[in-house]
Amino acid sequence: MKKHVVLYKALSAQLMARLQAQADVTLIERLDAQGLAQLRNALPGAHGLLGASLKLDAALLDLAPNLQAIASVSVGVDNYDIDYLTERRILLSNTPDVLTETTADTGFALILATARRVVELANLIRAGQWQKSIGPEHFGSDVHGKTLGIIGMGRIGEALAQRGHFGFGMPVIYHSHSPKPAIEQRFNARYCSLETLLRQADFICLTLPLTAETQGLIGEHAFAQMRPESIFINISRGKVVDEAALIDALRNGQIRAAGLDVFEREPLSADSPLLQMDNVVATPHMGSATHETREAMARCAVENLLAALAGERPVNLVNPGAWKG
Ligand SMILES: NC(=O)C1=CN([C@@H]2O[C@H](COP(=O)(O)OP(=O)(O)OC[C@H]3O[C@@H](n4cnc5c(N)ncnc54)[C@H](O)[C@@H]3O)[C@@H](O)[C@H]2O)C=CC1
Ligand SMILES: O=C(O)C(=O)CO
Repeated sequence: MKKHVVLYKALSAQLMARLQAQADVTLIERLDAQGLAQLRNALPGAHGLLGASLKLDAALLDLAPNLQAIASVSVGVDNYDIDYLTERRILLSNTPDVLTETTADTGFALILATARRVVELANLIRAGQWQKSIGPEHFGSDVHGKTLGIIGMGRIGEALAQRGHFGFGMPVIYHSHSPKPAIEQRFNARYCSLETLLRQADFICLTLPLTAETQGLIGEHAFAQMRPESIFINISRGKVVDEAALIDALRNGQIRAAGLDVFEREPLSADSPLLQMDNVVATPHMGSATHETREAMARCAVENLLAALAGERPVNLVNPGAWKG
């Protein structure tokens, strides 16, 4: 008998066909109130779940007594209670690697856009203010040769370091759980404490996961250590940052600008002060959002899910403790 899979993210026709060849599929197109009600109804019969951007807490998953596997279409797994899943032996998989380069591209897009004031100046000429936009008060700051600071030297951090070092001649400093000699050799990077990085980097980039340890890591104390020329970039998770402290730092001129792809609460409210500031470039959590990468992520998730439902260990298993072998 085919297993029952609940999708809460649409797939390309090709991937849908691949999944439907192996499983009965229920597709929930939108996670609005109606979609959530559909999900609740489908959970009791579900053996597998595939999707992203939904907090799957115990209250919801208790509705799914037959659940064997969840394939998250993301590398970040902060939406899941891993201890709960492991206890229930539900295999959780994610989609690392396939999105690394695209997300690092997004990081660099934010670095360039903030430093060179791309959005602000583009908006001025749209408003017919070309003459106003070309004066020294609208000059930006250089990116090449400036110090790139990376907090969380994992896959995406490394891809950012590569761009900074080879593409822009930037000295790279980083803070992570531990030094990474291979990275230091490849990119001439220097490991340092968080405090040193905050004080010395011109661009302070967050590429950390959201965990109990990183939640609120960058708050008032951290912003106080940055310099008025510092530019802050967040492509990890909004909750790693105390957003009220970030807003204060921008308002008080403690830092020059911020490029933000992620926010404490998503979607970001249209009346957020961040959207009123010329020195903020805000994007809608689109770090991995290219056609190519989203398809690769979905393919990876489908293969992980099919493997798990076939009794095989998924390549990108997040909670090995749930694997019976
Ligand atoms: N904006 C977007 O659309 C995207 C955001 N992300 C976010 O980026 C995160 C990182 O992704 P990857 O680079 O693939 O993960 P990764 O696991 O390869 O890298 C994370 C690095 O952070 C380090 N780290 C973790 N906690 C730390 C701490 N407390 N102090 C110092 N270092 C710490 C780890 O040791 C690791 O080296 C994801 O977890 C996700 O939240 C990922 C993809 C797209
Ligand atoms: O993969 C992730 O963790 C994202 O944030 C979206 O690509």
